[in-house]
Amino acid sequence: MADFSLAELEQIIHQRAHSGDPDSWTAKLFAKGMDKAAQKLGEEAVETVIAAIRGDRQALVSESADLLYHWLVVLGIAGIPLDDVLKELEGRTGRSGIAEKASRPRG
Ligand SMILES: N=c1c2ncn([C@@H]3O[C@H](COP(=O)(O)OP(=O)(O)OP(=O)(O)O)[C@@H](O)[C@H]3O)c2ncn1[C@@H]1O[C@H](COP(=O)(O)O)[C@@H](O)[C@H]1O
Repeated sequence: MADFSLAELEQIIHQRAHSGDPDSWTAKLFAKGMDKAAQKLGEEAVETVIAAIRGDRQALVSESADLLYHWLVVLGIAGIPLDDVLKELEGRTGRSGIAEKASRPRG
């Protein structure tokens, strides 16, 4: 088990976001705003999909890390705490995905 959590990465991102450090990728993304950060998230998602389809285990691990980092940056720019997503997931536990989908309002 890794001695590192997404909550810790969220904290690091929060600290780096407005650090003004010219060498900080996080600060750069926050300065550029949601469009650029969301675009990077999309690129990392596609690279993750490609690694998965190719069956490239090492690339899948590496691209997944890029994906989670950029996902947390996007959440940070949107002002959504990681905890909100974890609570959403917690609320879904014990319920099958198919039953959850069937309960969604149509339209
Ligand atoms: N986990 C990450 C992390 N993952 C990826 N990246 C950066 O994301 C950027 C984009 O990655 P790409 O490979 O897509 O780079 P690219 O320039 O678009 O290259 P191409 O895909 O176009 O070839 C790179 O600069 C990566 O270094 C990250 N940058 C920062 N972190 C974490 O955030 C902390 C603070 O970082 P800074 O804000 O940069 O100080 C770090 O200590 C890490 O814990």
